[in-house]
Amino acid sequence: MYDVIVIGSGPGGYVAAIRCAQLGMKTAIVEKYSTLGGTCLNVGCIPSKALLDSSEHYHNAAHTFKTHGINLSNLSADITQMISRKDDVVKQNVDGIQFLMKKNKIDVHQGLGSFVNATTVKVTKEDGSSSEIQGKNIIIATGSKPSTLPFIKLDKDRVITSTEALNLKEIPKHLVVIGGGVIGLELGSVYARLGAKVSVVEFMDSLIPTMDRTMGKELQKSLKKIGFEFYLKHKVTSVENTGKEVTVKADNGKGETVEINGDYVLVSIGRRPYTEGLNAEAAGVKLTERGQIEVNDHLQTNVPNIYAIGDVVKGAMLAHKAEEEGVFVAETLVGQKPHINYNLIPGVVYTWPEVAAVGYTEEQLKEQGRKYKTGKFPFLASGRARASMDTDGLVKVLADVETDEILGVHMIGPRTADMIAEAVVAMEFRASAEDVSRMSHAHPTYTEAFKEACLAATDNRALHV
Ligand SMILES: Cc1cc2nc3c(=O)[nH]c(=O)nc-3n(C[C@H](O)[C@H](O)[C@H](O)COP(=O)(O)OP(=O)(O)OC[C@H]3O[C@@H](n4cnc5c(N)ncnc54)[C@H](O)[C@@H]3O)c2cc1C
Ligand SMILES: NC(=O)c1ccc[n+]([C@@H]2O[C@H](COP(=O)([O-])OP(=O)(O)OC[C@H]3O[C@@H](n4cnc5c(N)ncnc54)[C@H](O)[C@@H]3O)[C@@H](O)[C@H]2O)c1
Repeated sequence: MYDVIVIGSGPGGYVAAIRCAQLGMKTAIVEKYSTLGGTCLNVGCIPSKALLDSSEHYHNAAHTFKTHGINLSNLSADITQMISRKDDVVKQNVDGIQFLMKKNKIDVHQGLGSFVNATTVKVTKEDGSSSEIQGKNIIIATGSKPSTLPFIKLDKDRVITSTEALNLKEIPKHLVVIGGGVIGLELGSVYARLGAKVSVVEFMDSLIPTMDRTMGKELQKSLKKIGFEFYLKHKVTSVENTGKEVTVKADNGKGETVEINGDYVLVSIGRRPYTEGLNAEAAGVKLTERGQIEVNDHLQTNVPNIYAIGDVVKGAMLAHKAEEEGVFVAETLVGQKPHINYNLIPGVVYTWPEVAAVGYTEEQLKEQGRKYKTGKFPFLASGRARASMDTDGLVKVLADVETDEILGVHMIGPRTADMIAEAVVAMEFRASAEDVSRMSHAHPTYTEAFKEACLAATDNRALHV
């Protein structure tokens, strides 16, 4: 009998297993695929960032090296090599998880995990053979899969999801992207940088519409420069694979149908929780109307010894959110009192410029009727950004009018994915904009833009604009 069985080895599941083992619990993890690491390591965060890095190098070589005084001839992009390097990066990462399981003495059971009852999990291998394991506690971490629309047939050939977009054998001539969210813009960027025309059809009136609206507007301007075209407020009505081409039709909101022809269509309209084959009903575990595992504030399901974490429960579908939840459940199981501040989980879009945010958006503050002040600092005024020719974007700080407490930080610009961590720390310690603006930031760094935006929010005291 295990103390804990974790079902699913993504960032939620494997981190939960490690923390359980660290806390002295006898732990097993069940994963249906032959490699550990889930969506994030195999077909998500890691491979997408590997291709983003390769395509960024190519784009810089093609467009900015000359200005730096570096001349190249016969530059070409070898997509096969890029994909192969990406596969190597994935392998290093998934092997790393296997090592961590061994190091922490976690038993890995490869096969589909399905409930027999609230303490028994059946593990079925691909060849049909199965075994049963028992656990006092079970953590469901089965993640998510791409969503689609009822009239779209994902043929995985020309009508594809992120998984296929990470494994293309050629650079598309014209990639049509349905959904201007994180996946569409990140993977669209990969191929736009490699020379593809990329058309994004987005249902809302802004890109990355759940983020602060300033971010979507700025990102749209930057992505246009690298060959993106946008069809905002367009509702896709049909997608047809005609063999060598794909035709996407969309309603432009004015009663007209727009037709876009490309060679691939990436469907990136969100992801859905994944519980197929889990047989949750056998344990009596309730699902929500949206197919998520229903959990309380302790991430506990309606069955007291069964917990659920990550993409399969409510909240942002982010690897680091899943990880925090994995640690939270492990610590809860040994009687600790962990805490997650969901408002301070940062969100990042790895386009160039990168977008990164934490806390409330301006739209949310308006909706709450909260009185706030705004401080902005453009990267155009940053010496560091000028040196690297990365002057697109800005940092926007929202602070409480009376207390000066930082309520939201929204950044678009170079390396903001890394810069946002400072804002998270500041907000976890409930810093005021003035607190940050009185701290020394190394010069020249991109981080000075955050300090300057805080100065601007404090009393309109930015020094370099
Ligand atoms: C293209 C792409 C890029 C992304 N980039 C980022 C990023 O940069 N940053 C970020 O924070 N997030 C990113 N994400 C989101 C991130 O991948 C997810 O939020 C994260 O993987 C969720 O972790 P999880 O542990 O909940 O589930 P998952 O990672 O989905 O893992 C679930 C695991 O459970 C297994 N499983 C499911 N059912 C069973 C069963 N019955 N038995 C056994 N095993 C089972 C699955 O095979 C899978 O391995 C990206 C996603 C995609 C698709
Ligand atoms: N950098 C990261 O952290 C990262 C990267 C990739 C994925 N992810 C996670 O994976 C999840 C899925 O990503 P995603 O990009 O598929 O989802 P998303 O929710 O980020 O974006 C989906 C977009 O599609 C639009 N949309 C929805 N229905 C539509 C329709 N019928 N026609 C046109 N547009 C439509 C939405 O308005 C939205 O802008 C996200 O929750 C995200 O958090 C994170």
